[in-house]
Amino acid sequence: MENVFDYEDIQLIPAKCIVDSRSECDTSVKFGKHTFKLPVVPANMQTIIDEKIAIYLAENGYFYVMHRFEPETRAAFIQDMQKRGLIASISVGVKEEEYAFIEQLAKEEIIPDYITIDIAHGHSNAVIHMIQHIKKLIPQSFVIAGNVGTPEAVRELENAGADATKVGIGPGKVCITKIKTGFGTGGWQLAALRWCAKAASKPIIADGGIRTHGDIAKSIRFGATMVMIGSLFAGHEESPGETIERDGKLYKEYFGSASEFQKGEKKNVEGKRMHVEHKGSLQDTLVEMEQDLQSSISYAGGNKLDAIRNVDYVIVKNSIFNGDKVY
Ligand SMILES: NC(=O)C1=CN([C@@H]2O[C@H](COP(=O)(O)OP(=O)(O)OC[C@H]3O[C@@H](n4cnc5c(N)ncnc54)[C@H](OP(=O)(O)O)[C@@H]3O)[C@@H](O)[C@H]2O)C=CC1
Ligand SMILES: Nc1nc2c(ncn2[C@@H]2O[C@H](COP(=O)(O)O)[C@@H](O)[C@H]2O)c(=O)[nH]1
Repeated sequence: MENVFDYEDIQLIPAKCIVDSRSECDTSVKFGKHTFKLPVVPANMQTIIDEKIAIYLAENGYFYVMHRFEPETRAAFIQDMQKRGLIASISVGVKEEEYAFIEQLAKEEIIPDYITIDIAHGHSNAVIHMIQHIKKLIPQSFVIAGNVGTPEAVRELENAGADATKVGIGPGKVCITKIKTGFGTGGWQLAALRWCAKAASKPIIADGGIRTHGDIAKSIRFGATMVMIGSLFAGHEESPGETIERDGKLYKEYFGSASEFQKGEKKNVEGKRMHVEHKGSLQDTLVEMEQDLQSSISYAGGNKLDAIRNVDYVIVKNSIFNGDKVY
């Protein structure tokens, strides 16, 4: 493949400003039947989201996807969110018990607004069959399927009935898939996103590898409708997971969904655990993300998110940080 690049290799080129203040720029995005404040969703991982954060995000107009690692709580979670008048957005896997879970939801008329099929290698019959199963029994739910890294996969999942696909195999901060298997989009996630977006006829979620807020704008430029983020959302006051103190500084844990910590056993491990610096409140990060994205829109010469989709760019191989640390 030609022109392989990643986030740090790209700079977007400014266009003439049309706003008097960045506050005029609108970062909202329509995804499915709903419009959200930001084109950003915290990763559906156990150290990133829990029920309390899901409620906070939904109440404040942000998209969320609940993880699938406490499977027995999901039906009650959907009901609780809907009782509050909030969007219900859950994850499922592809094992046999997940088929039964979808049947239970259909039978009891518990209908989530969004269902994310969340497995490592989403270009598979297992995912295609699960999409078809959900669409047959609860066609009202918006189905996100993944993860994939090729245009063929995007087309196949869309043809099976997926309403959106999620792109990213191996670019995650706690991912070791690239090291353990030799496969994935790690190191060229942005180019893979562009490749997939060209083939897509439905929205794409770019998943993994976001290290700065500018990477959100770059994802939008290269075809994402939504951007899924783990590490930048890890370590907040509200984040689930252990807090530790080291040399007088606070850190919180962030572990992969395919790590030994998540699985409880050392089998097919493709994720690791790390500790990230304590970051303060989630709300502050969301506000900063919104402000930075408003600024991106202004540099794109518009006042809406779509302005970013058409800007020119240059490839500046591995050089934009000039050896500086990101922060
Ligand atoms: N985005 C990414 O790069 C990655 C994300 N993850 C995350 O980790 C979590 C666990 O993922 P996953 O292990 O798929 O979920 P599960 O453990 O639920 O596995 C789903 C099913 O797919 C099978 N399976 C898993 N990997 C492969 C593969 N490479 N080829 C064929 N079959 C496979 C499993 O069987 P069996 O285990 O017996 O093979 C199982 O039947 C998810 O949340 C996922 O998003 C994991 C790795 C990469
Ligand atoms: N290969 C693995 N990927 C994983 C695992 N757990 C989660 N993930 C993926 O990472 C992103 C988040 O990436 P980040 O760079 O923003 O931190 C997440 O949404 C998953 O797709 C794992 O154990 N192995």
